[in-house]
Amino acid sequence: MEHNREIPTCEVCQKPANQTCGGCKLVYYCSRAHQKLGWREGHKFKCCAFKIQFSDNVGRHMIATRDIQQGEMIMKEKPAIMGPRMSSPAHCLSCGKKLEPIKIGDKYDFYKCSICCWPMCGQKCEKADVHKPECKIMTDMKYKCTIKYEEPNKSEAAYCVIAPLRVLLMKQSNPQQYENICNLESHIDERIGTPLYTILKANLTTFIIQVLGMDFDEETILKVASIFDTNAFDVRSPDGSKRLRAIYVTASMMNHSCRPNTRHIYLGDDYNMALIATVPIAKGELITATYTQSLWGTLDRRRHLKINKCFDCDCERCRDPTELGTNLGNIYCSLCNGPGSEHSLTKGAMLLSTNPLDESATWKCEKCDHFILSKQMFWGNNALKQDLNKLNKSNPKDFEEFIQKYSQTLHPTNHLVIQAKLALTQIYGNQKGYILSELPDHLLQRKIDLCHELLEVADKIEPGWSRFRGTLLLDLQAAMTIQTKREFETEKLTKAGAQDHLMESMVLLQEATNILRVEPHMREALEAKIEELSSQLENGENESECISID
Ligand SMILES: C[S@@+](CC[C@H](N)C(=O)[O-])C[C@H]1O[C@@H](n2cnc3c(N)ncnc32)[C@H](O)[C@@H]1O
Repeated sequence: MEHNREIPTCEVCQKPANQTCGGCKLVYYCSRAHQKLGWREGHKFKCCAFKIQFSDNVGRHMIATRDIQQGEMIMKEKPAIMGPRMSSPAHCLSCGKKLEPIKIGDKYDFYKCSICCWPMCGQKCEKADVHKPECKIMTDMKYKCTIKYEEPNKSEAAYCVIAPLRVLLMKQSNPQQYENICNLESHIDERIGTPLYTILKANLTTFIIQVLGMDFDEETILKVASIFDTNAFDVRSPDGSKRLRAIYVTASMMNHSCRPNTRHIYLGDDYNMALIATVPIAKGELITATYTQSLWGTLDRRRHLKINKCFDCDCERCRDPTELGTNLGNIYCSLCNGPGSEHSLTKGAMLLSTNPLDESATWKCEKCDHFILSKQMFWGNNALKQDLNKLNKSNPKDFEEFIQKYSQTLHPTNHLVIQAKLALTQIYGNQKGYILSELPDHLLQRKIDLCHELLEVADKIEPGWSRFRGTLLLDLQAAMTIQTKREFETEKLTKAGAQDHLMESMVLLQEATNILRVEPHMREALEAKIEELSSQLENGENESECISID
């Protein structure tokens, strides 16, 4: 019998070929010479930009197989599985939307799936494919969800069963994807004795084995939960109303850095992930994401990574007591900056960790012998964090007072001060009572100064085309444009001066557009802003009497 087997052909000369491109492994060549020719002739722009490698200390990781340009989309991937977070206020099991109660009879409750009683958005979501398999097995086993509305934002632990259940159901419905997920890192051995996994052992495994009668052992069930904890991305819709956890099998090969070289965005209702290079990435370099909050200090980031991702980060930023010159974790030495120190040479001296990779290391003054123990640093940090979290997010006075109150203790770029400053940039220009066109001049200037300060920090910890930089640039240019208009109208600026300022705003807006145009729903709004500012610039050039900047 004759077999029809396709023989691969060389990309360059179409003759039979048996060598593949080392990068993407998708394209064949007959010889090394043709591989080089094919690369020069254009494959370098199409070849998959990364490969997965393994090392003993960091496991699998993503490496660039060619130079990647700033802003380039490195890959796009569909989620392998999505589900609610472990414990969260009532969310729709299908679309992830946060649910509000509705009036049913004389009581308030959530809309529920008419079959299994889980809170959902409505009929469309209750019939969605994503919900059908779990709905069926729960109904077959006569299980009905008991969540009911009691108080706003009440966290429901029952959600912890859904994401693992969806993976376990895939063993039958999509065995290949089930295998792919099960091959991801879990850290189950490190997690198994923790309080969370002790609770999961009792709740999740009982639910799967006894309530649903599924044929899985405890270890597999907990391993699946653990794979979620190690690999899941926190997915949000652009307006923040929907929130889910999702596993992207290939993207989860990306290792962490506290100074990452990518950011990711979620596209459409299916939450396909696009991975974007924020800086140029050279062939051979690691492709990294951040698993934590860039604006946290090293103590908080490393602790978060240890507890949630089970590793000790020793990246360049974590190793540096000044966190790449940002001083995000640092506080002032109370002796060098105490009363009477105004003119002393040691004014401004800070306490730095004597070993940032050891959270129990002491913090010592860079100028004198004063030091504090790590636990004092933790206590202080936690107390101030609590203070900060209690502040009213729409009242700038609270944040200004916080910054003022701790100005003798915290460095102006200490992470707590920076978080307060970020909150202020979001209030000034956006919140009711503080919209940009109504901001008094001094607050407009304050907003501009805060944006500059934050941009300096952003450049060091999230360099390049990060979302953080993009949104700050957008805020800054809007404030600068209004300021120019006011200064021109009050004759503080000549027409030529105003034109120069508007040009500066335009440069910022264009960079913000380059960064943010890939974000869902941003492109059109950004292009409209550019058009508006361009016409203001043109008006300035063409009309002798005034510059219109409305
Ligand atoms: C999402 S997975 C990344 C892929 C993983 N390296 C693997 O082999 O499957 C997350 C895990 O990778 C490891 N990891 C990621 N970034 C790391 C880093 N910067 N240093 C050490 N380990 C890291 C940790 O074990 C972490 O829990």
